[in-house]
Amino acid sequence: MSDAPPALELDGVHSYYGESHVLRGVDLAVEQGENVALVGRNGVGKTTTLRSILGLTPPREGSVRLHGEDITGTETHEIARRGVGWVPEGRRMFSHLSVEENLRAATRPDADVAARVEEALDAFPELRDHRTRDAGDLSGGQQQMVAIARALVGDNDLLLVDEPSEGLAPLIVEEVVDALSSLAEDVTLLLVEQNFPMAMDLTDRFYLLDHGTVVESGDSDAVSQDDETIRRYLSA
Ligand SMILES: Nc1ncnc2c1ncn2[C@@H]1O[C@H](COP(=O)(O)OP(=O)(O)OP(=O)(O)O)[C@@H](O)[C@H]1O
Repeated sequence: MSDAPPALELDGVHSYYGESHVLRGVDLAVEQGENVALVGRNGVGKTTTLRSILGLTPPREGSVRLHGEDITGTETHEIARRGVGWVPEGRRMFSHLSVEENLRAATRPDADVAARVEEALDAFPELRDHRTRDAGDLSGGQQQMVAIARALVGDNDLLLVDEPSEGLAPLIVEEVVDALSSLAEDVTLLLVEQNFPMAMDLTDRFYLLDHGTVVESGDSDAVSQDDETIRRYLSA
């Protein structure tokens, strides 16, 4: 085991929207190379946790550290520059640009753009056949792959992925899971996901959030949806 600090560490994070106190002391850590799920029912603060890491909803209390360095209060573009990629909920992308143009637009200024795009297309062979099509014309699953490939092409080593299965048919979810699991071997992943079995399948460890705090955590392969605590916090 190395003594390297965690890739990501949240310590007592409190975040608000105006007066609304949403995160109430979130503590979590993701080691370098680890894949971690953040689960919990609707509205408990999963997306807000990702927004707090990215500086989009800066924490009012507590700290966020990236590879041991305090990034609390740092501008979002600077956090992105340090290798944190975001795959937002709803797969935001340029729907009137082609798949390839979407990927090119996500590369870093100093990158070998053509090489990065080819690498991303290698990771998602299905997209290769559609590289010149408008992203908005693709299926939901393919659009999710474009969204993930955009984070990958930016040469990020920590990916924050928000609800990749949302709104996708079960068969398509399987395709996205396959794509994410091969990707997960090479990057550090923090995955927000409502689909509990999928989240456990893709990750090493999980954190369960309720009302803005972590109420349970553990190994993903040692927990089932029937676990009493999981049921209590996941059922509506
Ligand atoms: N921009 C905003 N302004 C005010 N309140 C917000 C805003 N975004 C989210 N909230 C509220 O903050 C709380 C946490 O939302 P968040 O999106 O983090 O939850 P979540 O666990 O990701 O759930 P979901 O899966 O529904 O997105 C909810 O009560 C939500 O209504």
